[in-house]
Amino acid sequence: MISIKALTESPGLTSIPPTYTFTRSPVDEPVSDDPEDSIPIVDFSLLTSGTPDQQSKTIDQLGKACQDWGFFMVINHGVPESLMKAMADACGEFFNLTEEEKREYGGKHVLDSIRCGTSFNTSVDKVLFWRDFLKIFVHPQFHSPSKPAAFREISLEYCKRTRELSKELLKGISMSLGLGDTYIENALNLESGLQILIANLYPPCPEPELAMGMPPHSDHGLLTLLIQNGISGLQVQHQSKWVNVNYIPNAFIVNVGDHMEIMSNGKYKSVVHRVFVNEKATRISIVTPFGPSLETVVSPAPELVHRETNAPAYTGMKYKDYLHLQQSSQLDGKACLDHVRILPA
Ligand SMILES: O=C(O)CCC(=O)C(=O)O
Ligand SMILES: [Fe+2]
Repeated sequence: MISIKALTESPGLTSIPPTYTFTRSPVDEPVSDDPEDSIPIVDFSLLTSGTPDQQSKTIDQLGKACQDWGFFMVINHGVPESLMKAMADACGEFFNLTEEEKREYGGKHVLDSIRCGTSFNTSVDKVLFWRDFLKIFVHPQFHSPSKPAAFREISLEYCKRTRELSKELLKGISMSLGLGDTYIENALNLESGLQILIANLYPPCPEPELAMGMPPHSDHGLLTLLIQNGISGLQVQHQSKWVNVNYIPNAFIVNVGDHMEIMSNGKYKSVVHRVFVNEKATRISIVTPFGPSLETVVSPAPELVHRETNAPAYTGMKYKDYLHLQQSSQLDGKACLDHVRILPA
């Protein structure tokens, strides 16, 4: 399957091939034009080094952001800007390798530790997405492609720093649910939790209104951290509208995934998001989902379930089985959660 990068570099491409052409749904939600509609901002430094009062306010803010939006931006997070930039550059360089060099990582199995490809899963995608990707499992075992030369060192440091950040955020989120700060860490075995590093490449598209970078979907893990190269394109579903994510330079965009929804018994819901492409600039995003260990069977925290007032809304499933199901199916909103949802009697 030709990469979207190779396709866009073919001379004289002025329209998109039919295999990439989306028919917009007539019932698609409108895009919000209200400037007040923007995802909340959380100051990380107040969570870890604020006064007790600032810390507890930030925990409340985190809880509110998870409940109302499922998406928030994290500033003052302590991850060096130079490292974020180096990571984005290294991903750009990976995509600039020859098609032959990248083929070495064209893993067939959805749970291969390094896998590069185009669209999402070309064996099931009905229409192809205007996206190439590199997906690497970086925890509990660290993997890296051997090219470009600096990729291993940069990604090792980037993954370590984002892991520390997500661990602190998960402590705050755990407390916002009225659980102990290490509840999520212990219950979901985060010491051997899965961390993935995904680089997404969205080259310029001659007919952006007909193509889709990524279709509406939710993420499978607990929490996903995202940075981008300054080019916008991400939209989040909020109160029946699509909201453009106006990115603050050097902030992390964080979102709640399906396993947070399951663990919190639906209090913090995963949120549907999608990616648009544009005519002029190449967009790169680097996405790091954090999840339970692959062998953990995740079900709602018993502390959050009450037999009469808040019955369990999801059955337990091993994270590995969920991940396999999600990665081998078409991306379709929150359809994967239906496999574990318990419908009210
Ligand atoms: O490129 C983006 O902004 C989002 C990508 C995404 O949603 C994903 O990789 O799951
Ligand atoms: Fe996503």
